[in-house]
Amino acid sequence: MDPYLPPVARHVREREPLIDVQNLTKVYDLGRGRTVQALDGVDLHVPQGQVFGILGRSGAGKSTLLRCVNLLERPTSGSVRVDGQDMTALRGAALRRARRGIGMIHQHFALLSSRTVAGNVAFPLEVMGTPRAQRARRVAELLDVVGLGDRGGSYPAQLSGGQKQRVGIARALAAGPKVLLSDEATSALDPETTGSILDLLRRLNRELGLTVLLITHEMGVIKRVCDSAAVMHDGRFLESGPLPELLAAPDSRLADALFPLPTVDLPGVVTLSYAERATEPVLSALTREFDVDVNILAGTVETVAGAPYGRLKVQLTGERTAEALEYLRARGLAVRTAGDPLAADGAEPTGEGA
Ligand SMILES: Nc1ncnc2c1ncn2[C@@H]1O[C@H](COP(=O)(O)OP(=O)(O)OP(=O)(O)O)[C@@H](O)[C@H]1O
Repeated sequence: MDPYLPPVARHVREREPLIDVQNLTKVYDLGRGRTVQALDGVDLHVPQGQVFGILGRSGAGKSTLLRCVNLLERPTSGSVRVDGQDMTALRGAALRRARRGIGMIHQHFALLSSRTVAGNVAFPLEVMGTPRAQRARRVAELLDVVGLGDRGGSYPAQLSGGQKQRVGIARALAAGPKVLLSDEATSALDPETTGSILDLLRRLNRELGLTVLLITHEMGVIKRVCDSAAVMHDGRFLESGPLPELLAAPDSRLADALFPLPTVDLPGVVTLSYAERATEPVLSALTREFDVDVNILAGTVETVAGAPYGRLKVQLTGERTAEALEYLRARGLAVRTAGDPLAADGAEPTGEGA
């Protein structure tokens, strides 16, 4: 950043999201007059240093969106800015240069089987014309970062899936990007390996200030690493924002997807969501102060984005139930009663759990 910018301009620049996508559409032409609208007015704002997850079922448009961010796919309309640069305005060499600031990892790793691990990581540096000695130093450094310091001479076929993805990550980081795009990077891995790759991404995010935009159909990925998330369906975001805010909304589809509770067909059933708050004293207060009986039907408590989050389905009975619900709302709990609108069109926006 230019240190001589006046303070106001500097402030404005710092506030601009690192990835700023506005009103993006993508229509694929299938020929014979047939088209598919893969993106339908997507707004995506990812602040620097965040891990942002996009959750959606197959066909929701996740890959198309990711590929529009680095212009592997050219959007039909709308704007894509990455690190202040209008990506859609770039072509040829200028676009290739801008892409160096955006690393990408893939579900099936996309490694070159004829090259060693070190050769794979060195590949983007060769393309950039990095001198040999500098290249060797950088490759060694990157392999250390991903925990493969001793595997530089191995070939991809000799590695486990998790190790291959670590090579993919090292290669994606070779040019020193500010942004890492992750295209279902853990979908082909078992749960334990998935966890270790997600932890690595989190560490890179924290230690290098790397901004990560990932797409997934796995709930566990969102819970484990994301600061913010969006739920995508039919080329649109149904909801997006910081995870704690999304989960705190009484009608959050993300909360329904991440913490599903069984349907219970009883009178007086209420769904309560809370963050960083123990429910026990709150629920016992309902009985004490409002003479309301509380019957816990189902519930879950987990850590999300490093903070405790819980959801309960309870049955409340008593004359003063309405007052009791107000009491809960006043204490910051999200309260959804059976009469509240749920997912408006009944769409199940997300895929299978992790
Ligand atoms: N190159 C293409 N040509 C034509 N249609 C495409 C193309 N790529 C994607 N589509 C269509 O666009 C829609 C969105 O696809 P996309 O791959 O972006 O979804 P996705 O959420 O990433 O799904 P998946 O997880 O299965 O990859 C789908 O209907 C798909 O068939």
